[in-house]
Amino acid sequence: MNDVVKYEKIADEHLAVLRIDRPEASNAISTAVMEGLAAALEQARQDDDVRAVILTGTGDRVFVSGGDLKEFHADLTDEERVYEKMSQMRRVLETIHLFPKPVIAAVNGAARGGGGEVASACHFRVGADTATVGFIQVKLGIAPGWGGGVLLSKIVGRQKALALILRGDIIDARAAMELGFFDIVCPQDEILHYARMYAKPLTANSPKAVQSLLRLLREQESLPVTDAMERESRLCAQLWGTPEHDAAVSSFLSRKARKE
Ligand SMILES: CCCC(=O)SCCNC(=O)CCNC(=O)[C@H](O)C(C)(C)COP(=O)(O)OP(=O)(O)OC[C@H]1O[C@@H](n2cnc3c(N)ncnc32)[C@H](O)[C@@H]1OP(=O)(O)O
Repeated sequence: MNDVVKYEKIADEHLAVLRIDRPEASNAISTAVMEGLAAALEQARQDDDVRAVILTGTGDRVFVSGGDLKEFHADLTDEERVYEKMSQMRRVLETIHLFPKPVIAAVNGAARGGGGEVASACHFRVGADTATVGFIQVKLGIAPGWGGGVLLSKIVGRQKALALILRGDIIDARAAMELGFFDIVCPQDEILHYARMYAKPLTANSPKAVQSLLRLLREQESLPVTDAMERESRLCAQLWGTPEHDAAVSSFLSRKARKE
């Protein structure tokens, strides 16, 4: 972490809230933000008490405005340097996509360009009713550079991703919800509250079950269907002996006795 990425732990909710904090630059992703996000994610990964992460931006107008056009245009002059810089943020998105604990984007306002890519890397998206989303890279004559176009396609399907990425339209929260990009939409001034409520069942369930299911659901995308089904049986068998499963079954079986 650093000055531009804030880390707050909400201990009694088993949550870490990561906030991109550059309101003067519409929360644009600079090199410092990339470094801050990488460090904050590592801290959340290592803290066994943290069971889910919320990623948001400071303010009520912008989630993330994309790559920092001022920094990048001053610094990046040839293809290899651009590729290296894109790859630095692509690795952050890979970390989020592969993160062992659920990551929820609280999209508090506009997501533009790489901002849409950041949201696409998260496992869930809670959108403010005032939020807008635009994969506008094409309007600037470039492509999504952080791997987020690939991830968008997994969320909304190839055809809808194709339209968003090639047309570069800016859509409102309602359209983002209809596309399946937002999981829920809520009043802007309550976005963090709703993201925390969304996280509640994720953090209340057995961390071992949640984390292994997250991994299984991700890995099964690249497996033949019968192999993926077999992995599900194996995972269930592995979780069968856990104290959480014992406790849940004992509670169910003793419910009548408790009522009497
Ligand atoms: C490299 C990977 C691919 C990419 O992400 S390319 C970047 C694509 N993104 C964009 O083109 C977004 C451009 N920004 C916007 O559309 C709007 O600023 C946005 C996010 C809707 C917010 O609108 P408003 O709330 O009206 O704010 P505003 O336009 O007056 O901006 C406030 C200050 O933020 C700055 N800003 C906005 N987006 C930025 C960016 N991407 N990089 C660097 N600085 C950025 C903007 O220049 C302004 O600062 P200043 O007042 O000029 O000092």
